[in-house]
Amino acid sequence: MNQLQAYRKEIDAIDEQLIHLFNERMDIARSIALFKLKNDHKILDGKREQDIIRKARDQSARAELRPYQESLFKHLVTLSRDYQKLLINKCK
Ligand SMILES: C=C(O[C@@H]1C=C(C(=O)O)C=C[C@H]1O)C(=O)O
Repeated sequence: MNQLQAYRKEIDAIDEQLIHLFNERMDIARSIALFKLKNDHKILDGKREQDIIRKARDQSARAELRPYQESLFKHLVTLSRDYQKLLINKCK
């Protein structure tokens, strides 16, 4: 195995963990969607999203990664909100 293949193997292992964690996060988002539907709450909680995005940005150990981390979490909360909307629309 050459060096490139070895690095890619490491990335593949990390991606597997990310996919697992993403699935877990989306499962919890689904539970939250059902709670919101039952309790007549809005899907979007802008303050909570801003807190998550700020925390993700500020917790970066390396300053150069902060904008990427911020972008990743912005995307993540948008995906989870979109998924919640889909589930709630299906239940209506
Ligand atoms: C999951 C929730 O729903 C939405 C999605 C969020 C997320 O993915 O973290 C956060 C806030 C909400 O806009 C929630 O209210 O906690």
